[in-house]
Amino acid sequence: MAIAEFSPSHTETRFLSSQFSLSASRRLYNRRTFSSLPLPRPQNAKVLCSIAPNQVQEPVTATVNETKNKECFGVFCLTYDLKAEEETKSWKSLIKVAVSGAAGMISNHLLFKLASGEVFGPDQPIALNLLGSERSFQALEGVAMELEDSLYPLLREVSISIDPYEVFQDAEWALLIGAKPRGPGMERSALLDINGQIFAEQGKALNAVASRNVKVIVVGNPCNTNALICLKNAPNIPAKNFHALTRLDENRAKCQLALKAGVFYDKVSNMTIWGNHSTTQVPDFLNAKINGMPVKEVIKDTEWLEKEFTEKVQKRGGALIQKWGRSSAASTAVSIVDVMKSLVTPTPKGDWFSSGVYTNGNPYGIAEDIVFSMPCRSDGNGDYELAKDVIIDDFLRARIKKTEAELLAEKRCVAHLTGEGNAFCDLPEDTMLPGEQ
Ligand SMILES: NC(=O)C1=CN([C@@H]2O[C@H](COP(=O)(O)OP(=O)(O)OC[C@H]3O[C@@H](n4cnc5c(N)ncnc54)[C@H](OP(=O)(O)O)[C@@H]3O)[C@@H](O)[C@H]2O)C=CC1
Ligand SMILES: O=C([O-])CC(=O)C(=O)O
Repeated sequence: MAIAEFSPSHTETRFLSSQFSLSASRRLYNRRTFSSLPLPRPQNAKVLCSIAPNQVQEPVTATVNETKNKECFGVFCLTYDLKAEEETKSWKSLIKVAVSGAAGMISNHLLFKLASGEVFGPDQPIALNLLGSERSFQALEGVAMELEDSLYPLLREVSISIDPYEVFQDAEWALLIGAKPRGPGMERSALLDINGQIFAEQGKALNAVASRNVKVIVVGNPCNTNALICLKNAPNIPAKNFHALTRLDENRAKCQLALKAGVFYDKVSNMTIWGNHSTTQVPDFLNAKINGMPVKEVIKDTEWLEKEFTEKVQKRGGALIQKWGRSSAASTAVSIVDVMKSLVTPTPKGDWFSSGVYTNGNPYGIAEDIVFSMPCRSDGNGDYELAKDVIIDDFLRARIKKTEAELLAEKRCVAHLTGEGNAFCDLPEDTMLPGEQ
């Protein structure tokens, strides 16, 4: 029976909402892909809502791929004949995106943006492979249920698992968000160690099973050093493919400059965040522009730029926590989307974006072999080059040195996780995440 003919009777209304979500999502899907195909009957479809077979007519067009049942979720276990899709060539082949900490606050915003096509566009189907833990598994099921109920036509597969080797299998993007938050009284060295172990394990898993060209965005804090640990444990994946998220800091800096200059924030460009995603990060007002002009020519208040602006950006995460009672989640998800988009679309001419990337032959004299936020440009193929047309004065150099020293100290703390011998932890006293104050 074709989907279009599905019309439950009044006595079946109780099942309408749940069953409707199943059929309606496929209806959207069908319109764009194989509207004229003969529709196969379902065979033991593993769906979230169980419906007695004698109470409704079989409405779905799918079969179940038995081998996928262990990993896939609910409606996403259904397999469709995509031949027509291939023939029309109107769809691209599926992109697999793996997300850790998928039951957390950031993911709760991010997954829905990804599924809606915000990053890869309206003709790009995606699969979401979600990583949780025993602690979060039920919540993860809830997240997957909400994804089902959202009827996203681009979302073709959702799987949930607590095994990174399963979740990262063939992943082309890995968004590593899950990390233990720093609790009261916890030493930063302890945080580096606990979270470092998570990222060492995930690096190994990526190395073993992910696409050889997987792009990895590390969000879980301390994200720069977690990214370093991750890439060191994934020697078969280019180190250049690993990013630590500093785009949120860039966005925060643009917002503050726009506010001070009284312009809309899209007028602010060339905004670099240098260094660590911590309170030593350096929002670079020397190279940033407003309406194409150097910031210092638009905002003539140097003291404000050096002190108030810089500190505001460095501590924005903490200010937000004080108001909201938890760390930035929605704006972090937005910034993850932003950095992904920046990697898959050409950077506007003359502009750049910030990302924490591996220092390996950088033109700025920054120590090698750490993950340091720098200005990047992409031609839209997922890769990037460092911007060369930047100037560095004494003020900026001194600030960059401070954040560099912090990252080198963090690196010494995790030597046992990067395969570089014994750890020695001598972190500067004031080392803090943006959310800590
Ligand atoms: N780089 C950036 O700009 C920003 C980074 N962050 C960082 O992103 C991370 C996630 O933030 P958010 O989603 O709000 O956090 P949540 O607390 O909502 O979720 C974090 C997830 O981490 C996982 N996790 C892994 N190990 C542990 C552990 N030992 N104890 C508790 N939870 C653990 C949990 O999932 P599970 O049980 O499934 O593993 C949990 O769902 C944090 O590290 C935060 O500091 C936040 C804002 C900005
Ligand atoms: O410290 C945190 O967890 C929050 C954070 O990174 C930020 O808001 O930039």
